[in-house]
Amino acid sequence: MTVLEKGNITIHTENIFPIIKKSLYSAHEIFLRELVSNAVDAIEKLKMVSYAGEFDGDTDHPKIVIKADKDNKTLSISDNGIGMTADEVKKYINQVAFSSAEEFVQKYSGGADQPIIGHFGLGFYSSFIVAKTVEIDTLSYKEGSEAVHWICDGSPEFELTESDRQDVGTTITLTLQDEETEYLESPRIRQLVKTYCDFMPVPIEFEGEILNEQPAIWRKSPSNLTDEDYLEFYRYLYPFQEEPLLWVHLKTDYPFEINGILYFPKLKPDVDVTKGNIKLFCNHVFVSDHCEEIVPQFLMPMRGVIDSPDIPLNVSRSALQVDRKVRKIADFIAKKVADRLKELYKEDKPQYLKCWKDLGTFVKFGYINDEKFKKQIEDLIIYKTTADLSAGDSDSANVQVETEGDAWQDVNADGGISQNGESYTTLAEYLERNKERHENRVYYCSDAVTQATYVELHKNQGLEVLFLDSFIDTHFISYLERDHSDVKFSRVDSELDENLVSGDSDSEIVDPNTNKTRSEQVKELFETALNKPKLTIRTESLKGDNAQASPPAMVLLPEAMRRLRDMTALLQQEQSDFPEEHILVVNTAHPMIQNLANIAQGGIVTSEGSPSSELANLICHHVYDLALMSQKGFDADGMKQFINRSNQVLTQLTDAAK
Ligand SMILES: Nc1ncnc2c1ncn2[C@@H]1O[C@H](COP(=O)(O)OP(=O)(O)OP(=O)(O)O)[C@@H](O)[C@H]1O
Repeated sequence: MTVLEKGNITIHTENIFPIIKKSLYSAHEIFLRELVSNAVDAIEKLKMVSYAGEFDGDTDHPKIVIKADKDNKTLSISDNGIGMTADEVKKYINQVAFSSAEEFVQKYSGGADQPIIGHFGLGFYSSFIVAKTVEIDTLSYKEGSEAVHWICDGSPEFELTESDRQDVGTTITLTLQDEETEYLESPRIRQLVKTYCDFMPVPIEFEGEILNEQPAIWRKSPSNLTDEDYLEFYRYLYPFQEEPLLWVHLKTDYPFEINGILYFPKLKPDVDVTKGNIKLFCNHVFVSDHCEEIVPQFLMPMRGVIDSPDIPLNVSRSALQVDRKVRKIADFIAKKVADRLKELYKEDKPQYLKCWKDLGTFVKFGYINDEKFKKQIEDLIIYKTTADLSAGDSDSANVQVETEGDAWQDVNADGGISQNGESYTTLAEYLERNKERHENRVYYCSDAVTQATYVELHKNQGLEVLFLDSFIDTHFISYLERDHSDVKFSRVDSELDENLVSGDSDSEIVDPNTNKTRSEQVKELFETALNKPKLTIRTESLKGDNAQASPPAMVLLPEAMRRLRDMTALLQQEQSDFPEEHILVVNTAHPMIQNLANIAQGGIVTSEGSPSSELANLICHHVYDLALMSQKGFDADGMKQFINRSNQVLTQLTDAAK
């Protein structure tokens, strides 16, 4: 064997490799990704040379072959790519590859506290992370080239000799360090190829089998892809999951290159929205499962792939977050998502509504967090409403039933979308529809169950109520108010405005015996019976055609006070307790309250009072409990008292009827 050259690799540090190894402790496995991507590059380069007419050999059967030899502890990666001449080995391997080593060490010997997103740019010398000796056997495509063999044991010394290789291409052979022999195990190799190289555009063979199968469909043009292609790809990436709601194909070359497909999955309540599920690639090569820095936070629940050579991968995560290009990429992604939502809203309202139920929260989160995104989607935010915005003829209602909810009565004159008896509207449409009745005022409900009575009351008065009942809405409303400073948002249980109470009524007539009005008597009755200094008792006569249908009493939580409490609770991450200070509105128009006043007539209820005043006392408690019940549940003690009292009331009533 003729030694062509012996020499020193030009680096200043005597033995750089232990340092590389240490600084990459957690990511030894990436060496395979680096070597296979070099092989892919070499194959692509040979194709380009062939197109240019400089090579007339076979480029139609590109292939990378991985071989493990347990006896000799060697792992080799062969390609039929461009190959290297002796000069190129000297230039690219000895100088170029190693020249940045020093810089690398300076940058990364800091260690694990600065996690590097992809450990990219390590290239060839990452093989020394796991190998004690690295050999290159290569023959260049160039006519007249001679095959060469290069060997290096991790010290800065190398040896270059002739080789008897016959085929154009390169084989890199690693003799693994004793503690790295896991990379000779078949399952480990298969797993690594699947993880990192699955979408590489060249077949990768191992043990006679091609391990990578999927074409990187995100690099194709959307016009060449069908819905089924997108869905199939999703199923491949996330097997055994529900179908995604919608997807966005990212594709641009300028001012940065980015390809990718992002899917909005159907969200599960237990989804961890802080943890990303998007796979980051760089030119087909898998880099990381974490894209937190690149994708705007409110889009974190999205899944799919982002492939961009423009994301700097060899910097720390914190540096990445402030990188201008990365910020632009994040904006681009947000805009694409907004465009997709806009398109869906315009073109396919049924699908939009279906998605909205899952995505609404995240769109609102985006509204709160990203000014630009807000501007793009503010007109697309819809709210469930008590108004019936369906066209309303019975024929189409029948059609809806028959098609199990996929038939639609589209936008009616008042705007909005309606499906299966549920209507949705935008804020602008709501304000427009109600401007004559209550200009710039929005009635909303934040919990359809506990506020059902109040919603009913509004509905009965023909007042439209919007549902703002997702967990983000408390926060979201304050942003809405900031952006619509002329609009007042009142929760249905916060106050009873003039739309709900009738002004003058019989209750205001003064009783000559007591010199008090009926409503004053009722108020006093409740105050004495309940004896709660922090509770404010108010009497109102609630409007309604049927006095019995409206509630006898309601608990109100003034908007400003309630919000303050909600906010504090949100910040402290706990449920807000039901405040002791609240208002009990007693409906003097209700027949039961009128009866109650009659029962108690003749005296203020006292503990030793007459049987009828005792009953009145019990009923006051009961009315209060019933009003409270629609706002909050009972604790054990409250429940016991409530049941005891119910039994007492019923006993007294049955006694009276005997
Ligand atoms: N399998 C191969 N076939 C032909 N040339 C190769 C092969 N592997 C490496 N080279 C040459 O060696 C050079 C250095 O490789 P190295 O992997 O260190 O850096 P790179 O591929 O240029 O960039 P990166 O650091 O991003 O991988 C390559 O640019 C290429 O010219």
